[in-house]
Amino acid sequence: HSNREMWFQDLFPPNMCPINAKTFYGIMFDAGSTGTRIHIYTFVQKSPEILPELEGEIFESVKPGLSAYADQPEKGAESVKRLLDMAVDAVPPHLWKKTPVVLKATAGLRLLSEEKAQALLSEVKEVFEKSPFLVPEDSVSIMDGSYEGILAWITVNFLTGQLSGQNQHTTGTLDLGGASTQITFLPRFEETLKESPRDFLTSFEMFNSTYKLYTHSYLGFGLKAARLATLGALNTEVADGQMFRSSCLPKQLEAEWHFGGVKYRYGGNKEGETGFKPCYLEVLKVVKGKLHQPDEIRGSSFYAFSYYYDRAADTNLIDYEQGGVLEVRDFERKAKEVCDNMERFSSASPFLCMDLTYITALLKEGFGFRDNTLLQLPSGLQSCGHPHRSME
Ligand SMILES: Nc1nc2c(ncn2[C@@H]2O[C@H](COP(=O)(O)OP(=O)(O)O)[C@@H](O)[C@H]2O)c(=O)[nH]1
Ligand SMILES: [Ca+2]
Repeated sequence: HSNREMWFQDLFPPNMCPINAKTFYGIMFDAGSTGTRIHIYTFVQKSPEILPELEGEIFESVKPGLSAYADQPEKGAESVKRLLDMAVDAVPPHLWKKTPVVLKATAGLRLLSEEKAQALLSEVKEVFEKSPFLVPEDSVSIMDGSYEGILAWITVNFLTGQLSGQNQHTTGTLDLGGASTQITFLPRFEETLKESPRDFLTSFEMFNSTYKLYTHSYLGFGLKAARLATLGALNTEVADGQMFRSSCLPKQLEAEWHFGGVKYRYGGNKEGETGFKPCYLEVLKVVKGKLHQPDEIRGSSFYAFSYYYDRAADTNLIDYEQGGVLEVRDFERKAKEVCDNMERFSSASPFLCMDLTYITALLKEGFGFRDNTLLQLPSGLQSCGHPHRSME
């Protein structure tokens, strides 16, 4: 063995090709309410005393999310298995047993009943057990909402280099998912810490600094869940054939929609009003007085991604690839344009007016942002699907 190393070393000076560099892998699933994503990370540790570096990532996603299989848990697990089979091809066999596989589910499963969520999670765990990978004890679980907000905040502030060095200036994050929405920021004023609900404040250690963050995940306030809430269909027993109507939808629309394993029939207001004004009143019922409004953020610039990004890109408020910066009022202006000219937007999703109006109400009446508050929509955080229109 050693003479092989010697031979190898003659070809490359030791520092150029560290023989003892260790390559290892990690498999992470993000089980979101609208889709399941796999990230297969490759790490290289050049020598035992330095931190491993991320060298590569394979990413793939499937729709719908696990919660769509609420009544067929084994089929839900099957969608995870199809993704996991990719990892079998990507990771060298001799490393399989040392490659941990983890799945964290978010609000899609939080909205399901305990037993349906558990049934899905245990089917997924079985798929993991049958795979050649290392399955840690708590490898399949529902992620706590606070953790979800903090992870996004760390990710964005780390990627934008705001966590290194002394400049402790950080930027708040807004994540609009399908079933929940998160708001996270580092309070600057003592007043905020005093007037915020206890469970909105979480402190943690990182890079030998202590961060006391304000974070909350509002369950049922994700974009898709908010559609149901606006229609009056969230958390209600849906009578068979029941029609849900809204002035946010095209007048002539009659359609049906499946979310969380339930079928909903919905349509426009044939007789009643249609357009931004009546629509805004409807979505206000969903957000008015329901969210905590920390005073210090009214004018602060935040990062916004997931559906904030998707809808801004879909309506050319920002460039799909480059991302961009916009003001809260830009969403309102676009919502008015779409809602008051629905026939012009017939090729888009029938929910476009409702989605943009909800985003406007969520930002202004929900969180209390001003019209001229700046939102940064960073590229790279856009919808993690392929560069397709995410207009479903
Ligand atoms: N860029 C990016 N977009 C994502 C990612 N995860 C989810 N999204 C987008 O966020 C939106 C819905 O979020 P999802 O995670 O399914 O809902 P949640 O379970 O309520 O967080 C969809 O437009 C997704 O494409 C991600 O890792 N990166
Ligand atoms: Ca998510």
